[in-house]
Amino acid sequence: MSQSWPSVSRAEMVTPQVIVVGSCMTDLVSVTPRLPKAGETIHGSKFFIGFGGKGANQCIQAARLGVKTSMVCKVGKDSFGNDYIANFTKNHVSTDFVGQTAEAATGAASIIVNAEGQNAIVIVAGANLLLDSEDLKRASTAISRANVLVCQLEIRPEISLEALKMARSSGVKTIFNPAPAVAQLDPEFFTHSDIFCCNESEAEILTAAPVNSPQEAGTAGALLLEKGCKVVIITLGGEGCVILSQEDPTPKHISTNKVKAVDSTGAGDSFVGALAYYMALYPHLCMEDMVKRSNYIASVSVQTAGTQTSYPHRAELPQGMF
Ligand SMILES: Nc1ncnc2c1ncn2[C@@H]1O[C@H](COP(=O)(O)OP(=O)(O)OP(=O)(O)O)[C@@H](O)[C@H]1O
Repeated sequence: MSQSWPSVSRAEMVTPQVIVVGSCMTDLVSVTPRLPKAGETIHGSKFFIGFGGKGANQCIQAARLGVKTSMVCKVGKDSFGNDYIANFTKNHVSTDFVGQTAEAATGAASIIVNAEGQNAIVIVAGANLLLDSEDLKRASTAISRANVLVCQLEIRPEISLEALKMARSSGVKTIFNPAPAVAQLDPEFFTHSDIFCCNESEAEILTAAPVNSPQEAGTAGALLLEKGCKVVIITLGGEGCVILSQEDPTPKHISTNKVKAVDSTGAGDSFVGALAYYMALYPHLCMEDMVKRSNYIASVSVQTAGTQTSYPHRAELPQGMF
């Protein structure tokens, strides 16, 4: 297999505090008055290319808040892959474990956003699906020394699970974001995540219970606790989120500030990235406090168009957040 790795000396490698094993996607975004129906062609008002992929989004949000981060991922040996590596560098994310392959194209996501900020997305994972156990082995020392490891489901699920197990065996805190959701999730994901963080539709798919309100999120969250999760967070868009845990199984609705949403694409990733930041650098905070602050940061992200372009930097946030 043709692939290459950046050559870095030991001295150049800085131990990351947050390490994300996950996806990189080039976002091809069309802005339209409404989402098209099946078989329909409509005119959009704007097109732009952006950086996305749940893993990279989460990593970049964490980095912008000021924590040392590293991404374990694979991109294509193509212009989108080269641009993505430059994007990580620009955002101070370590690329020590970003591989490039000629066997597949950099992952791509075609995104349609309507006037209300709702979206519809098609993903072609490409190089993301070639991230393998060897890549994890290469990053194993960094993983074992990190404070927090974050995984999602835009790479092969068995690789995410292997990363969670590697982190857990070294006492590293794990956040698992089961997105995009699959109904038949390997049950080990529930037991190997310190924090299991999903949105409403993912919670519905995983529990087969409806999630249309904070109360229903609490009910679905209880089903996720039964499956072995330690702490469950279900995000609810403008309603904030619901948290519950084995220690405190009474669901708590943590509402967020009311804002005018312009584009909610990637809000969930902003939330997860912020949570990773707080877990890595503010472990003394209680989960409720971390979640309140993560809600706030994600609510800032929905007020600007784009995915990573909407993620706030530390300097743009109230100092009380830190
Ligand atoms: N309209 C909004 N107003 C305020 N905060 C919001 C809004 N939408 C999202 N958020 C914040 O972002 C978090 C995640 O949102 P949401 O539940 O929509 O994630 P998601 O569905 O995974 O998003 P995406 O798939 O677009 O990344 C919420 O918990 C909340 O903190």
